[in-house]
Amino acid sequence: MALAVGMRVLTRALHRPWARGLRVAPGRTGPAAGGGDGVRCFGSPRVLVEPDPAAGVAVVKMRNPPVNSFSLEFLTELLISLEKLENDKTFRGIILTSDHPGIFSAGLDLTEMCGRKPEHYMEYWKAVQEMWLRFYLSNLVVIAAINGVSPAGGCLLSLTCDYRVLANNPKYTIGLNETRLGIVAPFWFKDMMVNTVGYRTAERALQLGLLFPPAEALRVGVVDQVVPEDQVQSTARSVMAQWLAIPVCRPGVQNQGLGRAVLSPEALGEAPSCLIQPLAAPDDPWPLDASRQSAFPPRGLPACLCLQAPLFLSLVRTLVGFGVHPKSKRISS
Ligand SMILES: CCCCCCCCCCCCC/C=C/C(=O)SCCNC(=O)CCNC(=O)[C@H](O)C(C)(C)COP(=O)(O)OP(=O)(O)OC[C@H]1O[C@@H](n2cnc3c(N)ncnc32)[C@H](O)[C@@H]1OP(=O)(O)O
Repeated sequence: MALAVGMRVLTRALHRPWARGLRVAPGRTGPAAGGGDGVRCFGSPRVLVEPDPAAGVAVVKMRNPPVNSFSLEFLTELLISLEKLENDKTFRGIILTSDHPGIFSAGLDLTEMCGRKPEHYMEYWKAVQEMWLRFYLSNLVVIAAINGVSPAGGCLLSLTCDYRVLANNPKYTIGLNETRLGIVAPFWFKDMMVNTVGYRTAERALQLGLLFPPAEALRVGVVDQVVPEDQVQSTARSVMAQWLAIPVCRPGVQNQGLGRAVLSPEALGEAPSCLIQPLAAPDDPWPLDASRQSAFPPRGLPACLCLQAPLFLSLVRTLVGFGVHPKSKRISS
């Protein structure tokens, strides 16, 4: 289904590039009421934040209808919400979920990736990378409460989280299905999957563009827990409590020898090499091209330019078909 929809969206976007923008997510525009205990929700048209200051937790709900695809506007709003919460000492953790049960996120907005000017691609790609890095490196504990289908970029976003709780609904599949759309996942998508499920499982999953239903997702380790649909939020909450009981916030980010342990948000501005090195284990069996190892660090470059350097590498790798694995480059539906 993802293949059919992906192709349909791409074809449409190519033929009706002007139509984009007419279908912008309506969302609710004012501050939402409620939020529990009289605390006001805040956010933006496409991102709803339900704070629970007493618990130090905020529930971040994606609401970019119809499918929570990562449009540029949505990514921007998501990042602003994240930054706001990070800068507020009240919060130590966020639960990331969808405001539209059934669809966690359809991933990258396919209409952003065709029929546009090159500058737009640059801007868009930079926003995608920033989303990935900011969530992955956040000083907040991030738990994904996955209440819907989560292909490609949707899966990537959940992989940036510390823990993934998936609703037990056979329709709620998750995985990096890019090859089924005829595209190749960038190496940093692949690295996230390798880090999560291991090399062989990731290799097969990416080559075949597998979307795992819940039981399978749990078995291979793409998610950490599968629970009945009506318990996703409560489970995420109890997992969060477990994490927040640890005095060191987001312990995985601290010095425990994990990939992201070597990174800090501050490092992004000064040591751009971090952008591409942290996910590559020393024994990374995936062949890295020389540029990935040696073209960095371009010290002194502003962070925005550094974010674009991996873009070029990714795109070149994608376009020539070496982004995932040589064998996978011709796999399609
Ligand atoms: C030089 C620079 C070049 C830059 C470009 C480089 C190219 C290389 C890029 C490499 C990128 C690699 C990384 C890619 C990551 C991605 O995330 S790609 C996106 C992958 N996503 C999918 O495969 C999901 C596709 N969608 C679906 O499977 C289904 O829509 C769904 C999510 C399961 C929901 O199904 P359902 O509820 O039945 O709704 P639908 O009717 O199918 O869809 C509703 C409307 O939403 C539109 N839509 C769906 N997905 C997307 C999407 N990803 N982007 C944009 N729009 C999407 C769909 O067309 C429907 O629209 P309408 O018909 O207008 O209502």
